[in-house]
Amino acid sequence: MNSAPPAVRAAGLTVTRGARTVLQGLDFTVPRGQVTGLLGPSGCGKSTLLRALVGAQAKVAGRLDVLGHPAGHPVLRSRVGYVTQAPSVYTDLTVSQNLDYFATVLAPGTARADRRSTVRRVLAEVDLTAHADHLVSRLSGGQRSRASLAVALLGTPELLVLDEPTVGLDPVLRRELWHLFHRLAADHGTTLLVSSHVMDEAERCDRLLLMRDGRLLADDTPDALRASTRTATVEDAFLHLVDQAAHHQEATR
Ligand SMILES: Nc1ncnc2c1ncn2[C@@H]1O[C@H](COP(=O)(O)OP(=O)(O)OP(=O)(O)O)[C@@H](O)[C@H]1O
Repeated sequence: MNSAPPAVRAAGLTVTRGARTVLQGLDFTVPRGQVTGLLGPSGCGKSTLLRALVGAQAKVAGRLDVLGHPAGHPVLRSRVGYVTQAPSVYTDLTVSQNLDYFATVLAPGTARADRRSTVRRVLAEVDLTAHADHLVSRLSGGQRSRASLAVALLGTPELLVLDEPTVGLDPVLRRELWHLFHRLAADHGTTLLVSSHVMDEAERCDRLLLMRDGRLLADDTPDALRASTRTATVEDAFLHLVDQAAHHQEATR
Protein backbone atom coordinates (compact mmCIF):
# COMPACT_ATOMS: atom_id res chain seq x y z
CA MET A 1 0.00 0.00 0.00
CA ASN A 2 1.38 3.37 -1.02
CA SER A 3 0.59 5.84 1.77
CA ALA A 4 2.71 8.76 0.43
CA PRO A 5 0.74 11.73 -0.88
CA PRO A 6 0.10 11.33 -4.61
CA ALA A 7 2.55 12.79 -7.13
CA VAL A 8 -0.34 14.39 -9.02
CA ARG A 9 -3.74 15.49 -7.80
CA ALA A 10 -6.32 16.91 -10.23
CA ALA A 11 -9.76 18.22 -9.34
CA GLY A 12 -12.16 19.62 -11.93
CA LEU A 13 -9.30 19.90 -14.43
CA THR A 14 -10.66 21.61 -17.52
CA VAL A 15 -8.72 22.79 -20.60
CA THR A 16 -10.01 24.68 -23.61
CA ARG A 17 -8.15 24.78 -26.91
CA GLY A 18 -9.59 27.17 -29.47
CA ALA A 19 -13.37 26.93 -29.18
CA ARG A 20 -13.28 23.36 -27.81
CA THR A 21 -13.29 22.10 -24.24
CA VAL A 22 -10.65 19.39 -24.65
CA LEU A 23 -10.50 18.20 -21.01
CA GLN A 24 -13.80 18.20 -19.18
CA GLY A 25 -13.55 18.46 -15.40
CA LEU A 26 -11.15 15.59 -14.65
CA ASP A 27 -10.60 14.29 -11.10
CA PHE A 28 -7.71 11.87 -10.56
CA THR A 29 -4.53 11.15 -8.67
CA VAL A 30 -1.23 9.60 -9.75
CA PRO A 31 0.45 7.56 -6.97
CA ARG A 32 4.18 7.92 -6.31
CA GLY A 33 6.79 5.36 -7.30
CA GLN A 34 4.59 3.52 -9.78
CA VAL A 35 4.00 3.38 -13.53
CA THR A 36 0.63 4.91 -14.38
CA GLY A 37 -0.65 4.59 -17.94
CA LEU A 38 -2.75 7.29 -19.59
CA LEU A 39 -4.62 5.33 -22.22
CA GLY A 40 -7.14 6.42 -24.78
CA PRO A 41 -7.75 6.78 -28.51
CA SER A 42 -5.98 9.35 -30.65
CA GLY A 43 -7.33 12.86 -30.07
CA CYS A 44 -8.96 12.11 -26.68
CA GLY A 45 -6.77 14.68 -24.89
CA LYS A 46 -3.75 12.74 -23.56
CA SER A 47 -1.09 15.18 -24.79
CA THR A 48 -3.17 18.11 -23.56
CA LEU A 49 -3.33 16.57 -20.08
CA LEU A 50 0.43 15.92 -20.03
CA ARG A 51 1.14 19.46 -21.27
CA ALA A 52 -1.05 20.84 -18.47
CA LEU A 53 0.92 18.75 -15.95
CA VAL A 54 4.26 20.18 -17.00
CA GLY A 55 2.89 23.72 -17.17
CA ALA A 56 3.08 24.00 -20.97
CA GLN A 57 -0.67 24.34 -21.64
CA ALA A 58 -2.69 27.57 -21.72
CA LYS A 59 -6.30 27.95 -20.50
CA VAL A 60 -6.15 25.40 -17.69
CA ALA A 61 -8.95 25.68 -15.10
CA GLY A 62 -9.65 23.68 -11.93
CA ARG A 63 -6.97 22.33 -9.64
CA LEU A 64 -3.80 20.57 -10.72
CA ASP A 65 -1.09 19.92 -8.12
CA VAL A 66 2.22 18.25 -9.00
CA LEU A 67 4.56 17.07 -6.21
CA GLY A 68 2.67 19.36 -3.82
CA HIS A 69 2.86 22.50 -6.00
CA PRO A 70 0.58 24.00 -8.63
CA ALA A 71 1.50 22.58 -12.08
CA GLY A 72 4.09 24.74 -13.82
CA HIS A 73 5.53 26.15 -10.57
CA PRO A 74 9.23 27.07 -11.08
CA VAL A 75 10.38 24.69 -8.28
CA LEU A 76 9.08 21.80 -10.39
CA ARG A 77 11.43 22.49 -13.31
CA SER A 78 14.18 20.20 -12.05
CA ARG A 79 11.81 17.72 -10.40
CA VAL A 80 9.69 16.85 -13.44
CA GLY A 81 11.06 15.30 -16.65
CA TYR A 82 9.01 15.55 -19.82
CA VAL A 83 9.58 13.62 -23.04
CA THR A 84 7.40 14.82 -25.92
CA GLN A 85 6.34 12.76 -28.93
CA ALA A 86 8.91 14.50 -31.14
CA PRO A 87 12.50 13.30 -30.55
CA SER A 88 14.41 15.85 -28.51
CA VAL A 89 17.96 14.86 -29.48
CA TYR A 90 20.17 16.19 -32.28
CA THR A 91 20.71 13.57 -34.96
CA ASP A 92 24.09 14.99 -36.07
CA LEU A 93 25.63 14.60 -32.60
CA THR A 94 26.60 11.41 -30.77
CA VAL A 95 24.52 10.24 -27.82
CA SER A 96 27.10 11.44 -25.28
CA GLN A 97 27.58 14.77 -27.09
CA ASN A 98 23.81 15.31 -26.87
CA LEU A 99 23.78 14.46 -23.17
CA ASP A 100 26.80 16.63 -22.41
CA TYR A 101 25.15 19.54 -24.27
CA PHE A 102 21.82 19.19 -22.42
CA ALA A 103 23.60 18.70 -19.07
CA THR A 104 25.40 22.02 -19.67
CA VAL A 105 22.15 23.80 -20.61
CA LEU A 106 20.27 22.38 -17.60
CA ALA A 107 22.99 23.09 -15.04
CA PRO A 108 25.37 25.75 -16.34
CA GLY A 109 28.54 26.06 -14.32
CA THR A 110 28.67 22.39 -13.30
CA ALA A 111 32.26 21.09 -13.19
CA ARG A 112 33.22 19.02 -16.24
CA ALA A 113 33.97 15.92 -14.16
CA ASP A 114 30.52 16.08 -12.48
CA ARG A 115 28.83 16.53 -15.83
CA ARG A 116 30.67 13.52 -17.22
CA SER A 117 29.65 11.36 -14.30
CA THR A 118 26.00 12.43 -14.75
CA VAL A 119 26.20 11.53 -18.44
CA ARG A 120 27.69 8.12 -17.55
CA ARG A 121 24.89 7.53 -15.03
CA VAL A 122 22.04 8.25 -17.45
CA LEU A 123 23.70 6.27 -20.26
CA ALA A 124 23.77 3.25 -17.95
CA GLU A 125 20.16 3.85 -16.82
CA VAL A 126 18.85 3.69 -20.39
CA ASP A 127 21.34 0.97 -21.35
CA LEU A 128 23.07 3.01 -24.05
CA THR A 129 26.65 2.93 -22.70
CA ALA A 130 27.78 0.80 -25.65
CA HIS A 131 26.29 3.35 -28.06
CA ALA A 132 27.59 6.49 -26.32
CA ASP A 133 29.83 7.46 -29.25
CA HIS A 134 27.35 6.64 -31.99
CA LEU A 135 25.66 9.40 -33.97
CA VAL A 136 21.94 9.58 -33.13
CA SER A 137 21.18 9.39 -36.87
CA ARG A 138 22.67 5.87 -36.82
CA LEU A 139 20.52 4.61 -33.92
CA SER A 140 17.42 2.44 -34.13
CA GLY A 141 14.02 3.90 -33.19
CA GLY A 142 14.14 2.31 -29.75
CA GLN A 143 17.67 3.54 -29.10
CA ARG A 144 16.62 7.05 -30.14
CA SER A 145 13.66 6.91 -27.74
CA ARG A 146 16.02 5.86 -24.98
CA ALA A 147 18.39 8.72 -25.87
CA SER A 148 15.47 11.20 -25.50
CA LEU A 149 14.60 9.57 -22.21
CA ALA A 150 18.22 9.90 -21.07
CA VAL A 151 17.98 13.68 -21.55
CA ALA A 152 14.93 13.76 -19.27
CA LEU A 153 16.83 11.72 -16.64
CA LEU A 154 19.77 14.15 -16.42
CA GLY A 155 18.17 16.06 -13.55
CA THR A 156 17.07 12.88 -11.66
CA PRO A 157 13.37 13.83 -11.89
CA GLU A 158 10.91 12.55 -9.28
CA LEU A 159 8.14 12.55 -11.88
CA LEU A 160 8.66 11.46 -15.49
CA VAL A 161 5.96 12.43 -17.98
CA LEU A 162 6.28 10.46 -21.22
CA ASP A 163 4.06 11.19 -24.21
CA GLU A 164 3.60 8.03 -26.33
CA PRO A 165 7.23 6.92 -25.90
CA THR A 166 6.70 3.57 -27.61
CA VAL A 167 4.85 4.79 -30.72
CA GLY A 168 6.25 3.26 -33.91
CA LEU A 169 8.46 0.73 -32.09
CA ASP A 170 8.41 -3.00 -32.68
CA PRO A 171 7.14 -5.27 -29.87
CA VAL A 172 10.64 -6.20 -28.66
CA LEU A 173 11.73 -2.57 -28.32
CA ARG A 174 8.43 -1.68 -26.67
CA ARG A 175 8.94 -4.43 -24.10
CA GLU A 176 12.49 -3.18 -23.50
CA LEU A 177 11.24 0.34 -22.79
CA TRP A 178 8.51 -0.88 -20.43
CA HIS A 179 11.12 -2.85 -18.48
CA LEU A 180 13.15 0.33 -18.20
CA PHE A 181 10.12 2.29 -16.90
CA HIS A 182 9.53 -0.31 -14.17
CA ARG A 183 13.23 -0.37 -13.29
CA LEU A 184 13.20 3.41 -12.81
CA ALA A 185 10.18 3.13 -10.51
CA ALA A 186 11.63 0.19 -8.55
CA ASP A 187 15.26 1.38 -8.25
CA HIS A 188 14.75 5.13 -7.79
CA GLY A 189 11.13 5.44 -6.65
CA THR A 190 10.47 7.53 -9.76
CA THR A 191 6.81 8.19 -10.59
CA LEU A 192 6.08 7.61 -14.26
CA LEU A 193 3.04 8.78 -16.20
CA VAL A 194 3.13 7.21 -19.66
CA SER A 195 0.59 7.90 -22.40
CA SER A 196 -0.30 5.41 -25.11
CA HIS A 197 -3.16 4.70 -27.49
CA VAL A 198 -2.18 1.01 -27.69
CA MET A 199 -4.46 -0.83 -25.30
CA ASP A 200 -2.20 -3.87 -24.84
CA GLU A 201 0.34 -1.56 -23.18
CA ALA A 202 -2.25 -1.00 -20.46
CA GLU A 203 -1.50 -4.47 -19.14
CA ARG A 204 2.06 -3.35 -18.37
CA CYS A 205 1.00 -0.50 -16.05
CA ASP A 206 0.59 -0.56 -12.25
CA ARG A 207 -2.34 1.82 -12.60
CA LEU A 208 -4.45 3.18 -15.41
CA LEU A 209 -6.24 6.35 -16.35
CA LEU A 210 -8.59 5.48 -19.21
CA MET A 211 -9.71 8.46 -21.27
CA ARG A 212 -12.18 9.12 -24.02
CA ASP A 213 -13.36 12.42 -25.55
CA GLY A 214 -11.74 14.52 -22.86
CA ARG A 215 -13.29 12.57 -19.96
CA LEU A 216 -11.94 9.88 -17.66
CA LEU A 217 -13.70 6.53 -17.93
CA ALA A 218 -11.65 4.88 -15.18
CA ASP A 219 -8.84 5.41 -12.68
CA ASP A 220 -7.84 1.98 -11.33
CA THR A 221 -5.44 -0.96 -11.51
CA PRO A 222 -5.64 -3.29 -14.55
CA ASP A 223 -6.76 -6.16 -12.28
CA ALA A 224 -9.52 -4.12 -10.64
CA LEU A 225 -10.71 -2.86 -14.03
CA ARG A 226 -10.96 -6.34 -15.48
CA ALA A 227 -12.71 -7.59 -12.35
CA SER A 228 -15.25 -4.74 -12.13
CA THR A 229 -16.17 -5.03 -15.82
CA ARG A 230 -15.94 -8.85 -15.83
CA THR A 231 -13.69 -8.80 -18.88
CA ALA A 232 -10.50 -10.67 -19.76
CA THR A 233 -8.41 -7.76 -21.06
CA VAL A 234 -8.09 -4.04 -20.40
CA GLU A 235 -9.08 -3.45 -24.03
CA ASP A 236 -12.40 -5.26 -23.42
CA ALA A 237 -12.80 -3.36 -20.14
CA PHE A 238 -12.31 -0.08 -22.03
CA LEU A 239 -14.95 -1.04 -24.63
CA HIS A 240 -17.33 -2.09 -21.85
CA LEU A 241 -16.88 1.30 -20.16
CA VAL A 242 -17.41 3.15 -23.46
CA ASP A 243 -20.71 1.30 -24.00
CA GLN A 244 -21.75 1.91 -20.40
CA ALA A 245 -21.04 5.65 -20.75
CA ALA A 246 -23.05 5.77 -24.00
CA HIS A 247 -26.05 4.03 -22.33
CA HIS A 248 -25.82 6.39 -19.38
CA GLN A 249 -25.76 9.40 -21.73
CA GLU A 250 -28.81 8.13 -23.60
CA ALA A 251 -30.69 7.41 -20.36
CA THR A 252 -30.08 10.93 -19.06
CA ARG A 253 -31.09 12.69 -22.31
N1 LIG B 1 -3.46 23.74 -31.02
C1 LIG B 1 -4.69 23.27 -30.93
N2 LIG B 1 -5.77 24.08 -31.06
C2 LIG B 1 -7.01 23.61 -30.95
N3 LIG B 1 -7.31 22.32 -30.72
C3 LIG B 1 -6.28 21.48 -30.59
C4 LIG B 1 -4.92 21.89 -30.68
N4 LIG B 1 -4.14 20.81 -30.50
C5 LIG B 1 -4.95 19.77 -30.30
N5 LIG B 1 -6.23 20.16 -30.36
C6 LIG B 1 -7.42 19.30 -30.18
O1 LIG B 1 -7.43 18.85 -28.84
C7 LIG B 1 -7.89 17.49 -28.78
C8 LIG B 1 -6.94 16.68 -27.93
O2 LIG B 1 -5.67 16.63 -28.56
P1 LIG B 1 -4.46 15.85 -27.90
O3 LIG B 1 -3.26 16.10 -28.76
O4 LIG B 1 -4.39 16.21 -26.47
O5 LIG B 1 -4.96 14.34 -28.04
P2 LIG B 1 -4.14 12.97 -27.85
O6 LIG B 1 -5.05 12.07 -27.10
O7 LIG B 1 -2.81 13.27 -27.27
O8 LIG B 1 -3.97 12.48 -29.34
P3 LIG B 1 -2.79 11.59 -30.01
O9 LIG B 1 -2.85 10.23 -29.37
O10 LIG B 1 -3.22 11.55 -31.46
O11 LIG B 1 -1.51 12.31 -29.79
C9 LIG B 1 -8.00 17.00 -30.22
O12 LIG B 1 -9.35 16.92 -30.55
C10 LIG B 1 -7.31 18.04 -31.04
O13 LIG B 1 -7.97 18.23 -32.27
